[in-house]
Amino acid sequence: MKLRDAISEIRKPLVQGTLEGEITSVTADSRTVEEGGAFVAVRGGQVDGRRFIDDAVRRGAVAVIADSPPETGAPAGVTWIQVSDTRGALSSIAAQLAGHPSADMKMAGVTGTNGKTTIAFLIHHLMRAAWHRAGMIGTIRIDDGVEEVNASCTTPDSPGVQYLLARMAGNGCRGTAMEVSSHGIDQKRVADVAFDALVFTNLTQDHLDYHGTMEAYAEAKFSWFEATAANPQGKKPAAVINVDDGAGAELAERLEGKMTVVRYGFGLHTDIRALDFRQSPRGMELKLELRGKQYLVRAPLIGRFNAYNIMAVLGAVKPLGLSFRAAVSALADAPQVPGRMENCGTRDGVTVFVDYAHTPDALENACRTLKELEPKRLITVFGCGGDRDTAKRPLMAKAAARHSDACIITSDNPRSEDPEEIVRQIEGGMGTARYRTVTDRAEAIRIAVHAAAPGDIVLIAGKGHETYQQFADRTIDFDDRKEVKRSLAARPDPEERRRP
Ligand SMILES: CC(=O)N[C@H]1[C@@H](OP(=O)(O)OP(=O)(O)OC[C@H]2O[C@@H](n3ccc(=O)[nH]c3=O)[C@H](O)[C@@H]2O)O[C@H](CO)[C@@H](O)[C@@H]1O[C@H](C)C(=O)N[C@@H](C)C(=O)N[C@H](CCC(=O)O)C(=O)O
Ligand SMILES: Nc1ncnc2c1ncn2[C@@H]1O[C@H](COP(=O)(O)OP(=O)(O)OP(=O)(O)O)[C@@H](O)[C@H]1O
Ligand SMILES: N[C@H](CCC[C@H](N)C(=O)O)C(=O)O
Ligand SMILES: [Mg+2]
Repeated sequence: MKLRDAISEIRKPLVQGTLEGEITSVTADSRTVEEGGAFVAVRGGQVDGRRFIDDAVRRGAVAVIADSPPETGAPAGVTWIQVSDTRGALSSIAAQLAGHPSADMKMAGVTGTNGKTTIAFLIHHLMRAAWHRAGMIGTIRIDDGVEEVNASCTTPDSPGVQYLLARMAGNGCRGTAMEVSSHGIDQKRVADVAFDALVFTNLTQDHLDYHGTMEAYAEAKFSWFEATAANPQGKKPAAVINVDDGAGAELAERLEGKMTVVRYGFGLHTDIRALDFRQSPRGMELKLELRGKQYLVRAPLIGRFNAYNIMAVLGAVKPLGLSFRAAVSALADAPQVPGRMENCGTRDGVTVFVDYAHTPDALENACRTLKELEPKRLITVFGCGGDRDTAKRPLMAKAAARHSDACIITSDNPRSEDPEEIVRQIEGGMGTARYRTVTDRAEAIRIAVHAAAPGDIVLIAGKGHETYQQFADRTIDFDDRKEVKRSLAARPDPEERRRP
């Protein structure tokens, strides 16, 4: 594509050099520059991307986009484009190169502290049931309509998103369900994706390491909706919002009159309202009211929070052009979302669940949900990730302590931090609760599963679907679900345990 066309949607670029040349790709990572590509120098949180301009040019970049002029003139043969917003320019060029693939697909985006993966999986399931082919981008995996691959982040960078959407459109996907993280919004990874349904699940504590305050975290989430209301990119999008959540209620109010708002929750003043919720170990029954009509939804998911997730999914159905009745019936055979309240087996009257709860609110919800199944005791094994929000550590402890009969504090992904120190910070929130610390996660799981008695439930929280554990110096293969199965299988025979 001509460079002139690639930058045509960028406001007031200052150009040194020709715009008549062609570019074939765009990236903000010098290590992935291709011959004939454009390099956008982003000032990141760690390093200033302008440091890599020479490297990018050596690798064949023919255009450089930066927020400052070249220090000593543009490199020979390279067009230098100065813009005020580099991440915005990256997104815009990527979308132009990809041919704005989201324009011709039904796009669902999901943001919020918890529930994004679950909702994206469920919407993807409904889209596939209706259209056969649909895409998904999220924490666990990416589905381009033909092939599924493991994901390495929740929301890829803008060239990644646009490239994936183009591949999905090329594969015949009529729609895509994607998770939109607060980092993704803040870094404009989805700035040029035209959404039809924008879901807001909830806002509770997480990521304060990145956003600083809850207010800034909320504003990051809100800005995606406000930007869409101001520029709907040729669509008539709807915001689907949990108004039982304080931030959700505020967002719905702010958007009033600016875009279509679908409110959901258990309270009054909702468009989709839950009237009754029942659950068994196998799933839930949810009675809903929508435009004066009542519906009974059955789904193989447990937890009141999943009732919220189901309302979010059903709120997105109309803006996505799906049938409400077909959606209700497809939810009955919704897939198990990997590592989300995943029942990993029962032996000897002991049932073990693996759940990705890694925030105070999620851990509280997970524990409460399992308590509602009325076990003799709930034994919770959890830790907290390193290099992430440290303020949530004692709060996760409080949540686990309040709702469990016994806890084992262990490691999550310590990353560059000392696992023992993370455990100590968690202990700070345990109060007078019964707990022990076992830093080795496999050992912690084994001890919990073996200490449990018939009728007990064990919850292994925090890592869900993850198949690795990250330490400062290495990443090892690690899967909570496999560890649970191994520990269950090795559970001492009840007869043997009874012998003196
Ligand atoms: C905190 C965060 O979001 N960081 C992201 C951000 O990094 P940054 O702004 O600090 O970038 P930087 O490392 O300072 O580098 C600046 C620029 O120099 C470039 N560079 C760097 C080195 C080099 O040799 N050449 C080069 O060109 C980089 O590509 C970048 O464009 O921009 C980078 C490039 O796009 C991302 O890779 C990086 O994600 C890191 C890996 C990360 O861990 N992100 C996590 C926190 C994240 O985004 N998580 C959310 C999910 C959260 C949730 O759902 O709970 C997600 O959506 O995945
Ligand atoms: N609507 C909800 N409200 C509160 N907690 C929830 C909700 N949905 C799921 N959870 C809890 O949060 C955990 C993570 O859920 P899920 O993976 O769907 O969220 P996510 O927003 O994608 O998380 P992440 O940002 O880490 O990718 C679940 O394992 C469950 O414990
Ligand atoms: N998307 C989340 C995942 C956390 C998962 C947990 N296992 C951890 O490592 O903290 C994050 O990057 O903060
Ligand atoms: Mg997710």
